[in-house]
Amino acid sequence: MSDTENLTPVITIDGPSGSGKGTIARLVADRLGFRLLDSGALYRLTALAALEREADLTDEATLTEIAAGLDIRFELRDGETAAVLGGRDVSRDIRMEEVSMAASKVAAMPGVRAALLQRQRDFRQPPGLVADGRDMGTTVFPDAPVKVFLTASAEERARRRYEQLREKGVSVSLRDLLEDIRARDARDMNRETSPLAPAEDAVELDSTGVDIDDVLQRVLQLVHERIGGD
Ligand SMILES: Nc1ncnc2c1ncn2[C@@H]1O[C@H](COP(=O)(O)OP(=O)(O)O)[C@@H](O)[C@H]1O
Ligand SMILES: Nc1ccn([C@H]2C[C@H](O)[C@@H](COP(=O)(O)OP(=O)(O)O)O2)c(=O)n1
Repeated sequence: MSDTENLTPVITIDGPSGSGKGTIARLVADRLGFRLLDSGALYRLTALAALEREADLTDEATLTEIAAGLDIRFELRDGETAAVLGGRDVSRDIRMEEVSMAASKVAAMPGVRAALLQRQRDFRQPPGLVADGRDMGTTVFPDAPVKVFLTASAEERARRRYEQLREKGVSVSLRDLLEDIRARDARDMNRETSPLAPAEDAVELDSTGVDIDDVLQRVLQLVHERIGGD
């Protein structure tokens, strides 16, 4: 790790699906003028590339090769970060439920995780980074000065996902979503490599019944205490 990297602050936000990581990470990054790493998008892009190639989702060697060779860029388009795979904007495709399920399978493979590690660390550039995912505070940026572990009950997370998909015009059943969330939680928490778990020095925030602005204020307060500034 270079000296610049050591001096560049990272705020990690880990937690289960629907806990609000992506929303809070974006707001914190905007407020501080920091870069943003949506690490889940990398697993989703690997899953999408694998599905499009009709690869065997249990074949770790092939999936590792796909992860290592991904041609991806994140671009700012109309104020939103677009995920670009092989020149194609796949921002919508990677949010599909089929890709979500495949991503959590692909993410359980140590080879895939190793292939994506350096790509994630490369996002650490001045003035700072906000990184959201499952293992940002434990494996990818263990020296981050601010680590948040965001949770919410499975029922509330399924409801949030339901509303989010409904707004996008996608029709799904709340029951199916709750089942999917539970299946994904179990897979993310029980895998051997970098399971979803709070880092020892993470601050746990339960966002059940807490609105987005209140969660944001708590995280900003933590940033203020740990690294100064806003
Ligand atoms: N504290 C909160 N209260 C209510 N809704 C929230 C809260 N945090 C996030 N949401 C909403 O829940 C949905 C999922 O949030 P998101 O940031 O995508 O979660 P994650 O990245 O953890 O999967 C979004 O529609 C978001 O607006
Ligand atoms: N750092 C990360 C980020 C995501 N993952 C896995 C876990 C999830 O099943 C998928 C997709 O993650 P993503 O954060 O986009 O998913 P949610 O928005 O929380 O539903 O990737 C991971 O294993 N490690």
